[in-house]
Amino acid sequence: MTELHPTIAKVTERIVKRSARQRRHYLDLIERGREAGTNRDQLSCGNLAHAFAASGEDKPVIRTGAAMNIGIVTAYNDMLSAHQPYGRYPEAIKLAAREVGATAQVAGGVPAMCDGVTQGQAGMDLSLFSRDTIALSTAVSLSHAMFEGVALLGICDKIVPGLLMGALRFGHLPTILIPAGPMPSGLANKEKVRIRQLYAEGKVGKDELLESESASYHGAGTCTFYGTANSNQMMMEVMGLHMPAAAFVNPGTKLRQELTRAATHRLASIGWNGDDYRPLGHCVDEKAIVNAIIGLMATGGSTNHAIHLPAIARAAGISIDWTDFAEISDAVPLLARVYPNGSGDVNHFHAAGGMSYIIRELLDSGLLHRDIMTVARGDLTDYGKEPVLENDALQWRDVPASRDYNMLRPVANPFSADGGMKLLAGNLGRCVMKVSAVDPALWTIEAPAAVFHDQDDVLRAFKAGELERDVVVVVRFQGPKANGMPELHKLTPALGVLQDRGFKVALVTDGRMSGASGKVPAAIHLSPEALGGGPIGKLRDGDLVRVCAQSGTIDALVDAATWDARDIPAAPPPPYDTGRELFALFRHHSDLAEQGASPILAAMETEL
Ligand SMILES: O=C(O)[C@H](O)[C@@H](O)[C@H](O)[C@H](O)COP(=O)(O)O
Ligand code: SF4
Repeated sequence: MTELHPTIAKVTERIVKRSARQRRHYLDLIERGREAGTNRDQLSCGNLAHAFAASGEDKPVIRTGAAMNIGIVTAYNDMLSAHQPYGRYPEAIKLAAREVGATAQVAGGVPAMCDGVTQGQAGMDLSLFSRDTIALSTAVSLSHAMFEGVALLGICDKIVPGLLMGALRFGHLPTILIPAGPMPSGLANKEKVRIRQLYAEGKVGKDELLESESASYHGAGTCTFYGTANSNQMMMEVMGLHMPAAAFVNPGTKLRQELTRAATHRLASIGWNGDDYRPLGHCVDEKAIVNAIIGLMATGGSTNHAIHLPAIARAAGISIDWTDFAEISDAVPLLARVYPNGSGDVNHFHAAGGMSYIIRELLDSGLLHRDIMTVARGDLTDYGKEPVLENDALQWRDVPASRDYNMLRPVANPFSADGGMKLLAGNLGRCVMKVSAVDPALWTIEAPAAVFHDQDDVLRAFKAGELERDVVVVVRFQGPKANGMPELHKLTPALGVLQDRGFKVALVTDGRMSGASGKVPAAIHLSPEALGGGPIGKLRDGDLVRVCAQSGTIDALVDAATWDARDIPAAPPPPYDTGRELFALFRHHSDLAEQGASPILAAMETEL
């Protein structure tokens, strides 16, 4: 067995030590939950009758309380192409549960926002906090205390983090995430972006742009770029919370159907009364969280997880920070190039060997914790194999080599020696920059700042030709306390045009970018944010700003006396439409991006 890489061991040990008190608090919660929360004796006859009144043919079994009743928490809606297939999952899960003498009921639904629908719109200001709303909705669903197991139906950006944050508070229950898979490949992502840049330059019209977008996003399933949604799927694999390698099998296929059936059967056999009890709160431990960070680095995953993973970890009593991310990034090689880090999409990635290949390669090199509690039969070894149907029966087989060296490489010959997620720090604060999709010649940008308080003003300046130069575009008052920390992905085509024209361009913001953003160097999640006094608020047009991913620094090159004498300008008024005013509570209580930007966890921990 290969020795664990010393950096992985060191960072894991540091996280265990840092988390000891709150993790002990959390594990005590699980123990209490197991004693009190894993049977329905505590419910009154009235409670029980209400719960199984409409359960139809399952009523006799539910009434006895003798078998596992699975609580389904579903994020189904028709807005997310990724979640549209979930409409029929509850029936399939109920059928599969009956096959093994168990039952299933929909415990509740959670809202799910499609960032693709809200990108560049007012709704995007609700995106990050929809994660905590999902966590609260998951808790409401599971608070019915009728369940001995949980099936979570969610895939996209904030939905998996929110479902996990909520379900972890019921961590005494065995829990499986059941994915639905990516849509088949449509128009290539690079071609989609080419048309977008032509539109940004006024060279094609809206009809051609809509035609191109519709050819890319054309059916049911997750979008095929490697953004936050597909990074979620990757993380669930390296944390062992899916059936092995279930992530990237397309919807509507027999293999997908069999994986959903197998997940339900598996859930019924890891319950509290069996000899293979696998509660969620024991599956999600420090090693599983470190595995998720490793997976992000090995595959060039979404920067959004520099915010979501700290929140998921805190919900399990575990504390991680961006220094952990940066040290792991330095030790873990980049093994996959999936758009925006390459030209192929997640379907090509899966066909090349996908997560099975990645996990086996990392395990064989001592770059993943093998000994974690997964939902499968064994440890993480099971996840280094890929699912196939042989005579209609579900099997898992080895993936000995990459089937496409342009997409997937071994640890012995990676695309780059490190994972490409850099921590930058300096007199502007702390932030992250993903460089796996950025030309190394552009990892250091030193240029005059152009300062904005709104991404639409950036686009107006671009269209007016005011940015045709080397420039550090600064967009501030975009943090969680200011306006909910939207993604500023709408800037990507315009900044890409400036870069293609040969200008040295970088973005600096206390906001976020999409996991699908790529080639322009972007120093994001800058903390502390402008609202409340973060130094990004001191920047003025023309200040020289230096962003350097090589040295891990981000500085305003302004003399100290001038800098210290500056004040922070007044913040724009808080958002007030599209329901954004309802989230003022969340903005007021959110904590730092590096801690997860979570109003609900910040409030919860003050009571510990
Ligand atoms: O973090 C992410 O992965 C993004 O939020 C993604 O989910 C979002 O939908 C993008 O906006 C899609 O990309 P386009 O907007 O380029 O279609
Ligand atoms: S990947 Fe993004 S755009 Fe695609 S369905 Fe999910 S949230 Fe929407």
